[in-house]
Amino acid sequence: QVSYEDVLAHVQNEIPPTVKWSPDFDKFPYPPREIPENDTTLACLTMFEDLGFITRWRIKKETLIRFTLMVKKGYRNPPYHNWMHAFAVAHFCYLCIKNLNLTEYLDDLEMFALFVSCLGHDIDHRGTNNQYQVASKSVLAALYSSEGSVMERHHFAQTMCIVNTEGCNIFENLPSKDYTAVLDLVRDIILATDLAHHLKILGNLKEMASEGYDKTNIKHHKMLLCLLMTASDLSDQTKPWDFTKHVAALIYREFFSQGDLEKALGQRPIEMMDRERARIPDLQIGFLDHIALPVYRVLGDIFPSAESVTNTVVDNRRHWEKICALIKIRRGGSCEQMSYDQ
Ligand SMILES: COc1ccc(Cl)c(-c2nnc3c(C)nc4ccc(C(=O)NCC(C)C)cc4n23)c1
Ligand SMILES: [Mg+2]
Ligand SMILES: [Zn+2]
Repeated sequence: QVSYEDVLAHVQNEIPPTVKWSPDFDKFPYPPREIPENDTTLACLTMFEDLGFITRWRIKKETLIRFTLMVKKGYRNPPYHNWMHAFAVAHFCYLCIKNLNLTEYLDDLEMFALFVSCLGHDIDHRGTNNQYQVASKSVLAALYSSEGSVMERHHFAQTMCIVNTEGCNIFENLPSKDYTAVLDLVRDIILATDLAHHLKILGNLKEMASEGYDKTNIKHHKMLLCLLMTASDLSDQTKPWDFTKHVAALIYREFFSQGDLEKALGQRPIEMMDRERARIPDLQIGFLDHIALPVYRVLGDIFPSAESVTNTVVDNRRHWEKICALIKIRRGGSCEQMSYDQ
């Protein structure tokens, strides 16, 4: 466990430069999950510094350390939706700001809000989805199910609790109109991480990409923030196969645990959460085709320099196809559940 004192002592000298983590730390192929968990708090400070947020928004270092440690502590330890997921998501957002020349598309406050939202977007996730909250009549469902996006409303509420905690308010030195605006932005961005919301706006995103991004159009700003948030949330798919393969194992461990809980409630889980029925390669190809690839294709349409990212996702899809083909050969018929390490 990293203590506040450890991080403060380390930072008294200086916040580590990006090269301390890797010469490729700020390049799209870099896998943030290779950074040891105990170093991720410091790596977050590197990203805040490298993005110029500390000076631009007059954030006190001690406050930033306390905020980052509180956010990290706010995550539980399900197989996938833990702090390392949030850290990886924030890192992809950092890569977009650094590599896609986002200052030409978004305001400074919007980029700051996006990065902070990535850190807090899944806080206190229990490894179960919105449907399960309602089915299990959880406290969170009681609180939020009438508005929908149950988990996302909770992630936002938890992030606000941290901002309102003594000594942790990284927004404390913002001018008052920026202060109100940044909280509204964080709310909209975290609520946008509900995949149901993304699927609702996907058509509009494609339209925006085809008609061309208009920096003077506030609706385009909102839609671009949602797109970048989802692209960051799914960014494990943009890394080399060995990382993507490992992440799929974490996701299905989490899904199958939820399926087990649903069975214990006497309910029948959907196929993707039922360890008896799920065919992971088929499910992953479906997820890439219907969710992930459209996201990175639209991103590539708006930002030509993001096309390398889309190519990696396509490459990962090829790996799943190969596994499916192998399963068909060995077993005949469709892709059954089996160990795969191509
Ligand atoms: C952006 O918000 C989220 C929330 C939760 C999750 Cl797990 C993910 C997520 N991140 N990586 C993955 C991968 C590799 N495969 C997935 C397969 C299915 C689904 C899923 O929720 N399908 C339900 C259908 C109604 C869309 C999500 C998957 N996923 C993203
Ligand atoms: Mg989420
Ligand atoms: Zn997430």
